[in-house]
Amino acid sequence: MLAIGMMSGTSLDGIDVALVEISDKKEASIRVSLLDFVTYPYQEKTVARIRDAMSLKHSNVLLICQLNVELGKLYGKAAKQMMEKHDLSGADIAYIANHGQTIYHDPTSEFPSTFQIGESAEITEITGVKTLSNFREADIAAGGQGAPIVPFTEYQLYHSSEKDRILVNIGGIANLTILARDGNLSSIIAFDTGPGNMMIDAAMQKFYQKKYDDAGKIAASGKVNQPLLNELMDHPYLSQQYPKTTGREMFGEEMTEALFQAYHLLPEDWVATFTAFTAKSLCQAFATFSKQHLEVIVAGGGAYNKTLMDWIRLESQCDVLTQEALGYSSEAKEAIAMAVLGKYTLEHTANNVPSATGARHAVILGKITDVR
Ligand SMILES: Nc1ncnc2c1ncn2[C@@H]1O[C@H](COP(=O)(O)OP(=O)(O)OP(=O)(O)O)[C@@H](O)[C@H]1O
Ligand SMILES: CC(=O)N[C@H]1[C@@H]2OC[C@@H](O2)[C@@H](O)[C@@H]1O[C@H](C)C(=O)O
Repeated sequence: MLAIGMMSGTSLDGIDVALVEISDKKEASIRVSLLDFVTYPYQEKTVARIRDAMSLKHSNVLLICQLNVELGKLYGKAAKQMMEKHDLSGADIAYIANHGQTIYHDPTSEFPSTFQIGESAEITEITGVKTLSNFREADIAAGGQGAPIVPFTEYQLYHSSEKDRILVNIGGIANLTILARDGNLSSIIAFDTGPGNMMIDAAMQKFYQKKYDDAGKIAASGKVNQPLLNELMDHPYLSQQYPKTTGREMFGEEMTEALFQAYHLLPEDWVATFTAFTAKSLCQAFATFSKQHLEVIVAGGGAYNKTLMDWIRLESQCDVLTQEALGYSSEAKEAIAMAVLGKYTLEHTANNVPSATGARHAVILGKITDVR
């Protein structure tokens, strides 16, 4: 069957849309092939509204109320464009699985919560396709952090009985999933390691008015500021035990702005130091894991940052591949994962990983907005 998976992550770059063919019977292992992938960038004004909605200082309930519908319409249009590109109608697509935009992630407070917006009813109205959404709430209700949710799909698609695999995603935030070759779904270790591109992008925006450090060229031209890197590596999040997940609330504008006030560095040195922080915090998270039989596979936009990848190789002393080396796509991975999660939701099959999220038990993630 054909399905569409959509991801709009913490980097706020846009809407990733994957058109996939997915095995339609319950089988021992799910098969999925990517037919097409497009990123529809958010316009500047949309990014500004999402940033405001996320900010405890600037957010307000009217903004969130409207943005939920505004994003729902954008997601609907993005899916529809993909369908039109392939001459597909609503009846040709089994379902759309949409992550939505995380507006706030607060998994450890008195009322653990996480909030993804982008109204599903709008998506279904525009496309005529059943939409699956809200993939995090059931796990939160079961005492988990509601993240990470991708490890379930990584186990289905990447588990190997010959190699230990560490799957890394470097988006706005960086996360990893450890798939031991003798492990199973319930022994998965997965957590966010800290910032991915988020702080690098903030420095690029501030000093170069660019969205990101293309291929890591600026980082390569800068010098890592050791005192700042030491301070960053002392961040309490890094020494927390998993389950742990984080977001823009911790490593976003508030943190980078405070650093820009406190330190005076050359622009390229900011970019180099934040790049080193991402590499070092990521590698520290698996430093004690045995390197024999180990394969580290990186996905997310950060895989295209050559300097970051070089520094991860240097710091970890591991074989570090990208999804492309396995014949997959670094940028499409999370959107494909949404489609895979959606398949299990439709089949009423539990699809969280309690060992990763901290949930008390397995649950079926997601809600369904159906067509007539
Ligand atoms: N050519 C490139 N060179 C360097 N960095 C790049 C390049 N292309 C993309 N990136 C980085 O990747 C980011 C987007 O990554 P991605 O789409 O994986 O993030 P996301 O899905 O929004 O985040 P998350 O996975 O944390 O939710 C950009 O913001 C940019 O920093
Ligand atoms: C709450 C939230 O949106 N978390 C995202 C974010 O982006 C990366 C990292 O932080 C990860 O925990 C998660 O996304 C992926 C898709 C996940 O849940 O597996």
